[in-house]
Amino acid sequence: DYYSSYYGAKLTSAQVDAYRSNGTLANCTNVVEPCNPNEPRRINGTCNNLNNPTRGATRTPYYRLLDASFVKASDSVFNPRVSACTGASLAGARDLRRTLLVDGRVEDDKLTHAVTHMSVFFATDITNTQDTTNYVVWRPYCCKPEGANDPQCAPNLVPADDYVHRFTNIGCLNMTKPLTFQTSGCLAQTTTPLRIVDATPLFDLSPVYGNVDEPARRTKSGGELRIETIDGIMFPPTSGLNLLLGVNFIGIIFFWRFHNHIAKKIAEVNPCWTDEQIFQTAREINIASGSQILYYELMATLMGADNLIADGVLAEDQSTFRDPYDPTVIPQISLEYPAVLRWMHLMQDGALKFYDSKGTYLNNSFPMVNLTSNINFIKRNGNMAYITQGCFRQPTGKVNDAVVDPDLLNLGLGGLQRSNDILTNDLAKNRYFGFPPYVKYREFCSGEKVTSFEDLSSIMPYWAIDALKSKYSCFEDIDLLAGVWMESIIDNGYVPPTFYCIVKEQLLHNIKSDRHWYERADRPNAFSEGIYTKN
Ligand code: HEM
Repeated sequence: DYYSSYYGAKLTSAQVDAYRSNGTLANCTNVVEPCNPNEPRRINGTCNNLNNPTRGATRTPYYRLLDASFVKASDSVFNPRVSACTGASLAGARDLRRTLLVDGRVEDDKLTHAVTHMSVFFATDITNTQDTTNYVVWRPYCCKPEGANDPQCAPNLVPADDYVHRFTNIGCLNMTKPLTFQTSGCLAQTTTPLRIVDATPLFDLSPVYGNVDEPARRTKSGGELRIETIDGIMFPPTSGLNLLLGVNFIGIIFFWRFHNHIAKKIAEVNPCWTDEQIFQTAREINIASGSQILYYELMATLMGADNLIADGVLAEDQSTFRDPYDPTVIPQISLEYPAVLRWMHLMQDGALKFYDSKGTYLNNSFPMVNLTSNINFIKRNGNMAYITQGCFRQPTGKVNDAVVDPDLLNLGLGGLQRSNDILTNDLAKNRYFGFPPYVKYREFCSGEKVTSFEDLSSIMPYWAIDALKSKYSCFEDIDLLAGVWMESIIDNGYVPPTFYCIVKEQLLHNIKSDRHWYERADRPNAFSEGIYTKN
């Protein structure tokens, strides 16, 4: 059956024909096989919510925590906010970024690269790269004259006195606006732009299993995933598969191999099981392990286990099941969630350092940013083993100091674009998503109204407030991400308070909206109590 990907409703054959004849069938509809309440979690995410079968699939809408804020230049043109007090355009994204964050490498004294490796992996579970492909591949010309005629172009201008680019001839950084239901022809251009989720919006290890069914990932025997072996080391095969192996490679390789490890163990004790039975069970255990690592290890470290227990995200006692499922909560990602996750770019070290098994740094490293296009180097010369050591030995970049790795600020896409400032894009994109000002999110998170710049002194230092004041005419103008960048980190954790608040909302939303959530006893293929408590 065909469903509208935006509205989620089942379509009549006349409606399907109308989509087909205007060429939007693939973009604007989801095809859903009839749901069986007892079947396991589908790879394409459909039928998670039995009343709303498409929700949980790709090409479905984000939801907004707060209503959109755009300036309507005409019926169909939605521009970014302008200053609430002067009516002028806000300072350019690169100008703001270079004022608020500076280039440099400072190491953290507690967190290791495992944190950034796993975080980026779980980020790509719920987002994907279409918006980046748009300016790298489809519209590489936004800084050229032809870009002026393309309404999708939104390049970032570099100030003439830029600390880096005054020494280059680069005055413009290529970028495009987010792809939306409107740009895909699914909704009228007169409606408020809304981005499309291009991944399944639940934590289901989709970087490993795909966002749609891809039988080519499987061996078709013993429930295993295909692998290629190079010098005795197993890797996911990258040729012939629609597998986006990039900066998220550690997570993909880890969970890919873990799937096959689990499958082998299952086959040992269940010699009569079919390939399908073993595959589905191994996938189920792998996803549960991933969710456990994401919630109880990664997020517990970053956000503070006690904080998350108090907010109901983590169970205090995992010795029994819990059932947070609520079918009225729809499987969806908030538009704000991946936007504030980008704050973690502040924590990313640009050098991937190689260590031996004794912990000695081998004086060799690889630029992380080059992994956006090609990860072949990890397959050679035993590099994977050195990087695996680095995963738990190399410190991340320090946060809370406004210092960001120079590669992320100037070479974000490796060789794919001559210069790319990931954090400038982060800020610029947050304007094109139409987020209301930062102080509205402060009110949403704390329940208290912000009435001046000085009110922010309880969550950020004075130098940070001064930096914001130097670029924003009034406190109502501050962009969401600019405010989050400047906040001090919370007690018992490593993240700023507004990051905590928005990420916590999403973590709660996912456990409530996911019928297949692993902590539930009452779901298809639920774990037995014995297996569950062994986690
Ligand atoms: C060196 C490592 C990294 C590189 C090279 C990198 C690169 C990028 C690039 C090029 C973008 C797209 C920017 C744009 O909008 O034009 C992006 C977005 C993003 N990155 Fe990273 N990143 C890295 C590390 C991380 C880490 C550690 C996280 C942790 C959560 C992360 C989370 C995200 C998220 C959530 C987005 C937004 C995705 C979306 O909204 O579709 N990244 N990154």
